[in-house]
Formats: sequence, C-alpha cells, structure tokens
Amino acid sequence: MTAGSADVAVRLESVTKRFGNVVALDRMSFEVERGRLFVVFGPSSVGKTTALRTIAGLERPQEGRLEINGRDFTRAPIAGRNVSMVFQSFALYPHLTVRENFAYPLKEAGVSTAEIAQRIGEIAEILKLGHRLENKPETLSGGEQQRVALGRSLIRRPDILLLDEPLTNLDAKLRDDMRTEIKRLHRQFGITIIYATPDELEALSMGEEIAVIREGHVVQTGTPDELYLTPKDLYVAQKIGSPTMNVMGASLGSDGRSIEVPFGSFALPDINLPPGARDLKVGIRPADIRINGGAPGGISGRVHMLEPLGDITIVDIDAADQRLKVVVREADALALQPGAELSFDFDPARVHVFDAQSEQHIT
Ligand SMILES: Nc1ncnc2c1ncn2[C@@H]1O[C@H](COP(=O)(O)OP(=O)(O)OP(=O)(O)O)[C@@H](O)[C@H]1O
Repeated sequence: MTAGSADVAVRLESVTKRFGNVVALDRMSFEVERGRLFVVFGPSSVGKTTALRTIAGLERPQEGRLEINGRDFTRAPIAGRNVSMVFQSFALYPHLTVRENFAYPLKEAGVSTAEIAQRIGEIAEILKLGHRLENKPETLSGGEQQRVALGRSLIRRPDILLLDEPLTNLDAKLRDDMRTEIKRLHRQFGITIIYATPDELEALSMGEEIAVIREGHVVQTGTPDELYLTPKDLYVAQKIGSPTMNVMGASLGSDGRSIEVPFGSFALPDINLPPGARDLKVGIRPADIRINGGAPGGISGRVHMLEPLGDITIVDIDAADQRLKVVVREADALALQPGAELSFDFDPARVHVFDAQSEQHIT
C-alpha cells in the first residue's frame, strides 16, 4: 500500500545500519501513513530497536534515506523531528515525582509554567494518575510506571510516538489492559504510533498495519488479515497465526496435477507452479483441518495429545509420519482420547504451497 507523500509520516528507504560487523538494518524499507498504529514485528535481534532509534535520531544509518513528514532526516540531529520514544525499560527519573517526570520535558522545551500545569492535569486524568502525581516512581506498580512513561512522551504532543516493546516488563493481565489503553490513546490523540514487539498476539491485536522483520529487513507489510491469509513466504506464514501453521515436505505428483504429502495426495489448488518446481513445502493452518470422526473418504490419523485451552482444544494428530496440530471446538474434543483412531480432511483451496528451496509462496 503506497500513500501519497503528504500522508506519509515516516519513510525508510533501503536504510542500512552496521555496528562493526553486525548489520542491524539491512536495506530496511517501510512507510507509515500519518495517524496509523504501525507494528514492527519480529523475533529478538532482527533490528526493531535499531529501526526505532534511527527514526528518533539516536542512530545514524550508513546508507539509505529516512524521511519524516516528507523531509529528509537521514543525517539530521534529533531536534526538529517531534518524535518521542518510550523504551522497554520505562527509563523514568527515579529521584523525581510523577508530576516532575511529566514536567521535565516541557520545562526543557521552554513551555510556560501555567501551560505545564494544565497539560499535567489533562494527561494525569487521561492516564488515571491524578492520585499519584506526588509519588516517586519506585512506589508505583509496573503498570503505573508504564503509564507515566507513556504520559511523559504524550505530554510533549509529539507527531510520532515510538514504542519499543513497551509492555514486555508487565504481567499478562496488565499487558492486556495496557494494549487497550494504548489503542484508546491512539484513537483519542490521532498520533502516528510505531510499535515494536516480538509478540505475535500483541502485533495482531494492535497493528492496523504490520511489518514483519527478518534479519534487518522487511519481509512483508500488511494488515493482520493479509499476513494471515496471503503470507509472502514460509517465514511470515510461520510467524503469523497461532498455533503455528503445519508445514511438511511435499512433491508434485507425476501427473503434474496433484501434490503428494506424507499422508496421501490431494488435487493441486488453483495455482501456477513455476516450471521445474517439484520440491515443495505445504502449509496447512491448524484451524483449516476438520476432524470428521469415521466419515468415509477422510485421511486416517491417531490422536497423540490434547491441549485444552478453554473454548478450543489443540489436538496433535499423527498421520503417517507427520504430526499435525488441529484446532477443535472444546465440545467436539470431548469425544477424543489419546491413541484414538480418527479421520480428518482439509480444503485444498486453503492450503499454502511454497517452493522448498526459496521458501516463497507459490500463487
Ligand atoms: N550499539 C550497538 N552496538 C553493537 N551492536 C548492536 C548495537 N545495537 C544493536 N546491536 C546489534 O544489532 C542487532 C539488532 O539489534 P536490535 O536491538 O535492533 O534488535 P531487536 O529486534 O530490537 O531485538 P530485541 O527484541 O532483542 O530488542 C543485534 O544483533 C544487536 O546485537
């Protein structure tokens, strides 16, 4: 998706950042539309923090171009960006009260005392911190500290807010609450947010648009649905969707029209295989497999293990030498026991086919 340049808040064009021999950003490109909640998603050490620090002006790339609001900031100083970053560690001033933590960046920016008081009143109300203003950070809960960190960034009214794994240090319940809180703040302020996380659930539940990062570059950008339904390659297919997609070696049948997998063969979905592509990988999402008891025509399998998760149960099935994960409604799982024989099937139209060497999706 390409927005008109007036609508683009941040654009990275082939940005490379090296630390000695380590290539943290390897020709990274993406653009963030103004007002979006954009997620930078990928496992540890793929360059998420470095990308955010580059946008904030804390790192200078060796190559490529960084634009903020249409202006070139590749080698510009930090000032003038109107970008604010919240770090994973919160980084509050421990010797200052919450009120003083809020006031500090505004004093630095020369904002008048009256306006500082007014903005602190507003932000404390929005973040429900009014009763904590005279406390020091160490006396606050983790969630409150994180709200102070967010507030200290928002109070400067930045155009762009960078959040680097802001919820990692919180427990599961607080993470849930803060996700909702950040989405609400995003709606309320309409600011552009770039949010880095290694957590798939967080990426999918927060991101209006998600960039999936691998080794310093963007593999694919899209909405959660686009990434789930049309992953560009095996990496994205296995990073998006939980439980992880079942992936197995496969080959093109000698008739050229069927795909052979360990537990049988099925008609080729409606795709054009590149000439010579015989070694394939097939991906079937756990939610796309149907267990159908003893119905005729199904594929035979045996229950290996059940993992009840409340509304749904994850069932591990062995079929030939292949172990498959299947998502089953809890009510349907009641009839299943480890060791039980069953049959299952899937819709070939929902199967993902990849080239075994390049691991690119074949469409
Ligand atoms: N200042 C630095 N000096 C040397 N190497 C660095 C520096 N900053 C980052 N790196 C390296 O660059 C790579 C990318 O790091 P980065 O912190 O950007 O990844 P990340 O995706 O944010 O990971 P995490 O989720 O663990 O924070 C890593 O290999 C890291 O060790």
